Amino acid sequence: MEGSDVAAQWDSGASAEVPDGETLGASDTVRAYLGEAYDGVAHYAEMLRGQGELRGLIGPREIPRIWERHILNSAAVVPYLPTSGTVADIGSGAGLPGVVVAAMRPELEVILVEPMERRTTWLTEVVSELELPNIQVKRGRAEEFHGAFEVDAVTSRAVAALSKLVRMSMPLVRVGGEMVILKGRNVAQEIEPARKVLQKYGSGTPDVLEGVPVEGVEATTIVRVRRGK
Ligand SMILES: C[S@@+](CC[C@H](N)C(=O)[O-])C[C@H]1O[C@@H](n2cnc3c(N)ncnc32)[C@H](O)[C@@H]1O
Repeated sequence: MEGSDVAAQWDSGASAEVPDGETLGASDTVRAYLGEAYDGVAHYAEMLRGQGELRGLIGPREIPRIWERHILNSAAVVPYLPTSGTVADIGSGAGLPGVVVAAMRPELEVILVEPMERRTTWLTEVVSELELPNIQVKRGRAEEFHGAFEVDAVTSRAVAALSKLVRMSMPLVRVGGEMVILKGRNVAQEIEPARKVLQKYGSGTPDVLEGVPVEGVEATTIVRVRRGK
């Protein structure tokens, strides 16, 4: 996740009521929201805070807002995922949202797909440090895995415009499964250009939903679309 790439998809600046990253991450609200996943997710946030910039995973501006912009933003996708089966996170980068999903839903198998070696090295370290047996890291572009595996749902965040994402991700989704992606507020503009490729997979108009992980934290736009054929 390059800070500038991610920032381009979200409006800049945290909402006024949101406490700074550390206060938010340690708050009772966030602890209650994450429940048993809290310790693992907090450990991951600390790893990102400590090494994320140095290892080119996160921009310096992101450090104070890791919880709000990245961890909780990623967590917002979880209620829209299946409760069992396999999910692939395409272009996982630093592990967002895939690592957060795997920590919050230990019953899901999560495949992190990422082409860059230094990022897959980081992801492998995170998996071992957090002891998350439900994650597999696969190095490569999503397109390289077409025909190699199929999952119940794919997630992705800050990877590509919708039409390109559908082309790269839908072949990895089983018929009847879903793409559930985190997007910026302007996603409505991406729907029309994606219509033709969506038709190819028997998919209708995507649902655009608002995910609010924790009260007071900015809502996240989530786009959900089913593969029909
Ligand atoms: C801006 S980063 C976002 C990373 C992470 N999802 C996040 O939200 O922080 C985009 C990531 O997508 C990866 N990527 C680019 N093209 C890809 C492809 N065809 N298949 C899988 N991943 C890809 C990049 O290597 C990069 O790590």
